[in-house]
Amino acid sequence: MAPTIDREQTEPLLRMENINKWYGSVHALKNVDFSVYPGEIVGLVGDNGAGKSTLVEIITGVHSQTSGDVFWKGERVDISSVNEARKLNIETVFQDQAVVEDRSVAQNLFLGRELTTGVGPIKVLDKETMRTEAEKITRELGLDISSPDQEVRFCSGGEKQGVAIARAMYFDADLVILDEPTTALAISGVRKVLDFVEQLKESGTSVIFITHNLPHAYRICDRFVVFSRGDKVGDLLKEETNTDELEEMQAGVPERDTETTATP
Ligand SMILES: Nc1ncnc2c1ncn2[C@@H]1O[C@H](COP(=O)(O)OP(=O)(O)OP(=O)(O)O)[C@@H](O)[C@H]1O
Repeated sequence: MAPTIDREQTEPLLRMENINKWYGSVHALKNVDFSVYPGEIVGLVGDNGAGKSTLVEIITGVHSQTSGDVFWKGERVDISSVNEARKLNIETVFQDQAVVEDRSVAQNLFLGRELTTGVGPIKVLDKETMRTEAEKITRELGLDISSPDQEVRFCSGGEKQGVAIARAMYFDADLVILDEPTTALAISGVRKVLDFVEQLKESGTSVIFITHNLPHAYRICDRFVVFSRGDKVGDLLKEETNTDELEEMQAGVPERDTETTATP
């Protein structure tokens, strides 16, 4: 079991302060504070249009915030491009673009970061090492793949997400953002993906898990950050909440009405 995170004493891996994002006249994020601590899985939940993707697009350098500050390991950063986010060791696994279907598992794992061998300026792809490494990491993760040469299109939906998660693990990402990884999956695929995410956490990686599926999120997340129409309306540890409360919050019901709960 992973150790409990002391959020009072620990510097967050990612800290975002007072973030505002305007798209023309749309105020997509309103004075949002958001943090991710080392080794935790944060569920980012909220209804359609709540601002989840916008927040993640700021973290991954797709868009810039209109105002507010982003800190990475305590240092103020300007994540102005997708490359900049990669340099910080932030990886995103999109539900529909996680893998390239007609490439092998090994090719997918090293896509854009192929290993090479050779002396001096003449370099060739080191296919053998990539195969061996692919075999090792998929075995470690428990991916049911017959060979690293298997084309990814023959993998199940859950295994495809697994390949993308294995890639993030191999390259030692500090933060992995999973965008709706369980939507479109059958029950066994969901179970596998949730297991893979837990292994990612076990390996010390922090995870942001974006989903509309609260029961899936509740199974693995340590903390939930709830958005409603651009506002952060909740930031709760798992042990402080349940799926019913999260559901109400994301629908716009105010967080913990103390007067109501005090009434007999
Ligand atoms: N590129 C854009 N240009 C203009 N408006 C945008 C853009 N991206 C998002 N928005 C608007 O910003 C608001 C927040 O959208 P966002 O996509 O961040 O929400 P979301 O919580 O990810 O929703 P979903 O779950 O449907 O993906 C919405 O009103 C949306 O229409």
